[in-house]
Amino acid sequence: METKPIDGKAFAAGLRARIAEEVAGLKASAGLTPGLAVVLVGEDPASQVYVRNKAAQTAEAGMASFEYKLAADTPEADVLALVAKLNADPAVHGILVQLPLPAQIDANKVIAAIDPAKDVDGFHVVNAGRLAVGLDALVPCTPLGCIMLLKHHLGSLSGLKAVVVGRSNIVGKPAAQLLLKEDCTVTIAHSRTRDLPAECRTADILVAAVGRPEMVRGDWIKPGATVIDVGINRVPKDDGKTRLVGDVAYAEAQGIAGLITPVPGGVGPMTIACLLQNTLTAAKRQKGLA
Ligand SMILES: NC(=O)C1=CN([C@@H]2O[C@H](COP(=O)(O)OP(=O)(O)OC[C@H]3O[C@@H](n4cnc5c(N)ncnc54)[C@H](OP(=O)(O)O)[C@@H]3O)[C@@H](O)[C@H]2O)C=CC1
Ligand SMILES: Nc1nc(=O)c2c([nH]1)NC[C@@H]1CN(c3ccc(C(=O)N[C@@H](CCC(=O)O)C(=O)O)cc3)C=[N+]21
Repeated sequence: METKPIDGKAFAAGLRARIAEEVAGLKASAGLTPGLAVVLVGEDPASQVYVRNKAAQTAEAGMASFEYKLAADTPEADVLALVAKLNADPAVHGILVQLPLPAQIDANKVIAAIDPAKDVDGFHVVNAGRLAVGLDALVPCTPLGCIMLLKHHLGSLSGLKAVVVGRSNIVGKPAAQLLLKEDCTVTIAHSRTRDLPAECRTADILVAAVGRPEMVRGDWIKPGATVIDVGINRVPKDDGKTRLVGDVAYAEAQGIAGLITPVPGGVGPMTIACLLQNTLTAAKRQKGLA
């Protein structure tokens, strides 16, 4: 069987272009410029790359971008005070606090402090709860991007068997919620799952969000299945540099999977495009335009 790659990079570029058009329209018709604030605490090099990419793509979409880089030893109270300031700022429609946070800061406290209407990560319990009960919510960007790619390539997901490996609040759990909303039959697997390969082999849609390089082997994949690889793992190369690999052994999946997202160029670019989409949605809702 021929395995086709899912081009998340191209799909994300198209989505960003549609968002830019809508932003231009909102500026002209309502004088509204959506604004996204990104807070980075500490010097984590990978996080700095994401923050830089996000800022550039936010500006390209015609949105206002506000960046806050705080020292790694910033006290929790200072981060909470910044969040309160951003909550009150009418030019800021979306707030993202980059995770993970340094050990002295309780991430749950910081997330709880964000106005749910500005929570473009969709991590606040209000948004997680709204998603769980089927109300309009700001939905976590990475799972939202996964569902967009799946619907674009498969059409209806109704009745398909989905297995999500990973149960984090950021990826696994909301991905499972969204697949359920699309009428999939959903299994959530994790580190205590018995016979993970056998569970994975039942999946028409296999979502890997584990953070273990190439853990999902070729023979864990049902022939013809659609594989969504969320993992972003940096592994050393022979020349001393590093390269990115996903949670799925991409080469082994060739000839078995029907469709698969590559790493890089799959889910990652969709995450940023969906962040811009959520910022646009949040801005419109705050202005009573959606
Ligand atoms: N592409 C993108 O835009 C994004 C990519 N990522 C990437 O996705 C991956 C997952 O991220 P995140 O959800 O935040 O990670 P977490 O570390 O929060 O969660 C990992 C999950 O994987 C499970 N797990 C760990 N080891 C195994 C194992 N051996 N077998 C089965 N399950 C296992 C854990 O199970 P348990 O709960 O039992 O411990 C946990 O539920 C990472 O590589 C991350 O970098 C993350 C966000 C965005
Ligand atoms: N509050 C918060 N929200 C997040 O959404 C969040 C976070 N914290 N912490 C870190 C993770 C990780 N994450 C990624 C986003 C984009 C790419 C991305 O653009 N990847 C590209 C390029 C990667 C590269 O080449 O460096 C790709 O996969 O093709 C990857 C990973 C968001 N996260």
